[in-house]
Amino acid sequence: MFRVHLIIVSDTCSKDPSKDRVIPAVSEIINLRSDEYVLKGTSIIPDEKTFIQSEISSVARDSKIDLIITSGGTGFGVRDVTPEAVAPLLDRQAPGLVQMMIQESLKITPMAALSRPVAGVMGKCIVITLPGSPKGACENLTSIFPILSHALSLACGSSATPHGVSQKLQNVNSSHDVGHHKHNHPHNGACEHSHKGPKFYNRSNDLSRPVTERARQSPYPMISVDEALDVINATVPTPRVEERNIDQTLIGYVIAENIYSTVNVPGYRASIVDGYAVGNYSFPNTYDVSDISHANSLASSTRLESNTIVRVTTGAPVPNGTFAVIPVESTYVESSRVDSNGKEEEARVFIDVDEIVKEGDNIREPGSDVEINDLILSEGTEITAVGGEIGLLSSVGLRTVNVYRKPIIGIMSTGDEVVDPSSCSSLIGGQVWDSNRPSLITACKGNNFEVVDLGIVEDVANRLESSIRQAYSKRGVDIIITTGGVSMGELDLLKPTIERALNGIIHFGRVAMKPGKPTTFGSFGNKLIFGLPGNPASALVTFHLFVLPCLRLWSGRSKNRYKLPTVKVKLGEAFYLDPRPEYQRAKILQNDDGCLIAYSTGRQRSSRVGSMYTANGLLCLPSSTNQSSPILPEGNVIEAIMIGPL
Ligand SMILES: Nc1nc2c(c(=O)[nH]1)N[C@H]1C(S)=C(S)[C@@H](COP(=O)(O)OP(=O)(O)OC[C@H]3O[C@@H](n4cnc5c(N)ncnc54)[C@H](O)[C@@H]3O)O[C@H]1N2
Ligand code: MOO
Ligand SMILES: [Mg+2]
Repeated sequence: MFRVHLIIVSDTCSKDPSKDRVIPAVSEIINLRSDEYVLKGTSIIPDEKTFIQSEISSVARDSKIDLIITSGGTGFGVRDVTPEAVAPLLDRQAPGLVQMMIQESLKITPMAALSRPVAGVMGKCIVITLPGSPKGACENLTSIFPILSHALSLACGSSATPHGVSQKLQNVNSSHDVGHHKHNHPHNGACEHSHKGPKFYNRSNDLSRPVTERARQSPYPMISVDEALDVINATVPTPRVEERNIDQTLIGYVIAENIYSTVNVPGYRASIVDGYAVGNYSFPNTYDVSDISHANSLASSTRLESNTIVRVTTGAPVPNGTFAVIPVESTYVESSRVDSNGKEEEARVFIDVDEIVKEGDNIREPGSDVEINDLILSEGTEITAVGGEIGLLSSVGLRTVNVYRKPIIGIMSTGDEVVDPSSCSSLIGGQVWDSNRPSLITACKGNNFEVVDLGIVEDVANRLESSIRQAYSKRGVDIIITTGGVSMGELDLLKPTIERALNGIIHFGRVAMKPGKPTTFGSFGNKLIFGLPGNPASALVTFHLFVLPCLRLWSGRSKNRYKLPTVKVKLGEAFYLDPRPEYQRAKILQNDDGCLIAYSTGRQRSSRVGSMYTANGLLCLPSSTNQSSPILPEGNVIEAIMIGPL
C-alpha cells in the first residue's frame, strides 16, 4: 500500500481551512484506489518557500510516506513559489510525469499551459505538485495514475513492486526477503547507497568485498512471469518514429501514422475480364468490333460507337459509354478482316448471352478497390511477410512511410569458459563452445531485428562494465542481451555491474519459472539490458518469453499485441509437474481433425539446448503446488505459447 500525504499550499486556506476544497476532492479519488493508496495525512501551509520546504522535509522524514502531493502555488502569480521550493529538494527530476500531467490538462483547457508543475524523487518518496484548483488537481493526478504505482515501486527501491504489492509477491516468493531492503542483512550488500551518481539502492554483491561476505540468499524478490511482463511493459521506452522505404526491408515494422490514399484504385473504369465492352444492347446478337483496349493501354479511353463493341483485356480501361463487359467465353467470331498491319482481326462477333446483362457487369468503377481519402493502413499495423500491407501501400503509389523505429540489439555471451570455435579448435578443462550467442542472434534476426554481435566477455568485472558501456555508446545498441553470470556464483558479475559500476536499475532479478529462474532485467535511462541465464535452453526460453515481447513492444506493437500468440493444445503424452511453473519445450502438431496436439521435445534439463530443437511451442505447465496430482495426464488441454510455425 502506498502512503500518501497531501499538502495544500495556499495563503487563503492556511488562514481559513474551511475554504479548502482540494482535500475532499483528492481524498475521493485516492479512496477510489484504496487497494493501492492510502491518504495518511494532510497539511495546509501558506505560499512561502521555507514553509513548503520544511513541511515536505518533515513529512518525508517522519511519517514513512511514499508519495507527497502538493496542491497550489504552481501558477504565474507572484506568490506562486511551489516549484521553486520543491525543485531543490528533488534528488532526481521526473519530467515525464510533468509532461503527462500537462499533456492531459491541455486537452481540457489551454490554461494548463500556465501551470508550472515539477515532480521527482526525493529519497524514497515521489513528490508531485498539482495545481490549486480541485478540478485541475484531480485531473493532473488522474493523468499519472496509470504509471504512478510503478514509479513509486521503483522509487522506493523495491524494484517492480510497491510496498503493498510486495504482499502479492510474497505468495510466489521463497522464504527470504521481498520488496523492501532489510537492514538486518549486513553482509548481503542490500540497502547501500551507491557512492557515485544518483542514489540507487544497490542490492547486488559488493565485488570489492571477499567472497566470504557475499549474499547467500538472492536479495531479489522472486516475481511471477506475468509480473515480470508487466514490469517490462511499464519500462519499455516509447518508440521513435522514422521514415522508411516501402520494400521487403519493412517486414516487422509497425506503421506509426494513419495512411490515407491520395488516389483512386483503379483510377479509371476497368474491365474485370477479357472480353467485349458492350452498350445497353439486346442479346444474343452479332456486333461489329470497332476497337481494341489492352490493359497496358496508354490511350485515354475512347467512346463506344453505337451498336459496336470493343475488345478489352482484364484491367484495361473500357470506352466511355460502356454498359458492361461480356467475357470472351460467351462469344464467337462471326467474320474476320485484315487490318492495316496485314493481321487477321475480328470483324463481327456473336454475343451468345441469354440472361439479362446488368449495368456495370464485369467493370471495376474508379476507386472501387481503394477510394481517394480512404484510410488504408492505420497506426499500429504491422508489416508482415504475407505481403498484403506492402502491396496495399504500393498500390496507391507510396514510396516511403513513417514507422516506429526498431531497437538495435547487442548480443553478448559472458563466461571465462565460453569459447568461440573461430578462435580455438578444441576445448580443454571446463571450456564449452558458445551456443548462446549464435542461437540468440538467429532468433533475433529471424524475428527481423538488427543485431550487433558483442562477442564473448570474460568474467572480469571491469571488462563486463566497459563492454556494456561501449555497446551503448560506440556501437549504437539500444538493448543488450547477455547470457551467463546472473545467478549466485562468485563469478556471476552481471547484477553488481549493472547496479554498482553502471548505476543502472535492476527491475527484476528472479522469476518463478523453470527454466530461467535468474532472468534479470535492467535499464540505464532509455537503454535496456536483459541478463539471461547461461544455461542454453534457459537462455532461449527466456528470450521468447520476455525479450521478444519487449522488442515487439519497443517496435510499436500495442499493449495487447506484444506477447507471442498462445493456443490451446491437447497433451499427446503425460507431463510431470515441477514446483516452479514450467515452460516445457514442445512440438505442436495439427492432427487429422485439425486439433493441436503437443509432445515434449525430450529431456528438459536447462543445459540441454537440444530441448529447443524441433520445438515450436512452450507448454505452460502449472506449478505442482496445489495440484491434486503431480502428473498432468495425456489428453488434458492446456495453454501453449507459439514460438515457431506449426
Ligand atoms: N546456488 C545456486 N546456483 C544456481 C542457481 C541458484 O538459484 N542457486 N540457479 C541455477 C539456475 S536455475 C541457472 S539457470 C543457472 C544460471 O547460471 P548463470 O546465468 O549464472 O550462468 P553461468 O553460471 O555463467 O553458466 C551456467 C551454465 O551455462 C553454461 N553457459 C554459459 N554461457 C554459455 C554459452 N554462451 N554457451 C553455452 N553454454 C553456456 C555455463 O558453462 C554453465 O554450464 O545457475 C544455476 N545455479
Ligand atoms: O532456472 Mo535455470 O534456467 O533452470 O535452470
Ligand atoms: Mg552462474
